[in-house]
Amino acid sequence: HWLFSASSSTLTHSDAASTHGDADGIVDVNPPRGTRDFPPEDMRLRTLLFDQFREVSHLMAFEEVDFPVLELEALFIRKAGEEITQQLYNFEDKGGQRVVLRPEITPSLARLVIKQGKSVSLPLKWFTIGQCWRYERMTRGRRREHYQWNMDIFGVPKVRAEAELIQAIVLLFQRLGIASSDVGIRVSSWKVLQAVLNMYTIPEHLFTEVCVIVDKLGKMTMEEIEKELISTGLPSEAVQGIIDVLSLKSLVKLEEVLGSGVEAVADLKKLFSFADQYGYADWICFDASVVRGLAYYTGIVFEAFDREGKLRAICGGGRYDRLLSTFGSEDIPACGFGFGDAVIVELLKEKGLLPDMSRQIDDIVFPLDEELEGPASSIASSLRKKGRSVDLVEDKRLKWVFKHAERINASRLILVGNSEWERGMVRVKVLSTREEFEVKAGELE
Ligand SMILES: CC(=O)Nc1cnc2ccccc2c1
Repeated sequence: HWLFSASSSTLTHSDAASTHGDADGIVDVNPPRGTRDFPPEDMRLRTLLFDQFREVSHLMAFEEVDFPVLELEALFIRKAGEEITQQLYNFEDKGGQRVVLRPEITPSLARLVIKQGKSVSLPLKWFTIGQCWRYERMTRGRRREHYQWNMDIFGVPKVRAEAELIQAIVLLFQRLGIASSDVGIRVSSWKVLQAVLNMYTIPEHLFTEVCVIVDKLGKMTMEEIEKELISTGLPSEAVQGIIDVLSLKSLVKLEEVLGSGVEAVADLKKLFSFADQYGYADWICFDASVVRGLAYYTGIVFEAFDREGKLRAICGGGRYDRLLSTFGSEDIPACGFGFGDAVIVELLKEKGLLPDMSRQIDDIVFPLDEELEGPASSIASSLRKKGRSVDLVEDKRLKWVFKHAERINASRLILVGNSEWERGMVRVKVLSTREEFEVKAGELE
């Protein structure tokens, strides 16, 4: 679908436009390709969603952190051919530095953990909501930016950390009114693939390449995957073995194929037993085809999906115990997830769960005559100091003011009129009960 139509709003010709506009003087009112504006109604929905992200993060005792959207390009250069590193929004700045608009959050988190080094005590539980960028050929008309909620735990080597992160995801869905009948969370482990490749004594350097291919599962058919795997030079029985294992949806069968005592199976069994304790067992299922296209995962991986299969992954994450050493630091066990702001909104629309986005203002203060604009301002100011939201309206007909009061769901209309003001009074209309009374201006609250 085309993301934004040409702007319908017409700009009046002004000399400013002629200096900034193009030939016919009108500046392009659309934001750059693949990016979005957030006019008030869209911003209310985004704020509502981000407030939920923050509340869940607080429920899980995570601390908020933030980073520049601009990062050094070197932070994201990785050898495996992941899609995310092939679409870097990169450039050279005026100082000759190779920089990027970050495509993901995790490397920045790792950079800050390393920078904080000895001064922080583990475990660290950090979250952030940040804009991420990719430079896509516009042939696909996809967005080039989105906002991502990230939650990451540093310093917990055991599966308990993944269990905590999955609870955060389930809490978020429940708070938005989404049930386990709408959404599931596929869980697997990078170690499953590792165990299969070890069964066929595949060299380690092929792992990341195989991971990137296998991540295309769901976007490509099995035979296309098979062809790509064969093209990496894997022996055909290894390719068959990978395909067979990736199609598994049962832990029991996985154990039969991989044998007992395999770490992958032990980790997953522990996670599923935690799920019972947390009470979210009906949300998760084992699915060996989950590999998440990021080469730095080293353990359990998971992604949330809509059970109708109409949408792309809603969120995803996993364990990445060896990311810090790729930046030259000693490793700290880590796991986390990213939750984008786009698919979740599509899901809410699908389920008819979009929250009510109407405005709500406490009071409208309206002077009935021009010379009462002063008193109206002092009334508005004293109400605001008492914590009431006030829309001070002027130069409008009373008819417009009543319509406006409805539009912004005002609780009260405070009319400042001559006859009342002479007696130090104002007229108050309670819009819900239509009740109307006079009150001393100084006693208004
Ligand atoms: C559905 C959607 O907007 N996806 C999206 C949009 N922009 C991105 C930018 C960077 C990385 C991933 C991204 C993913």
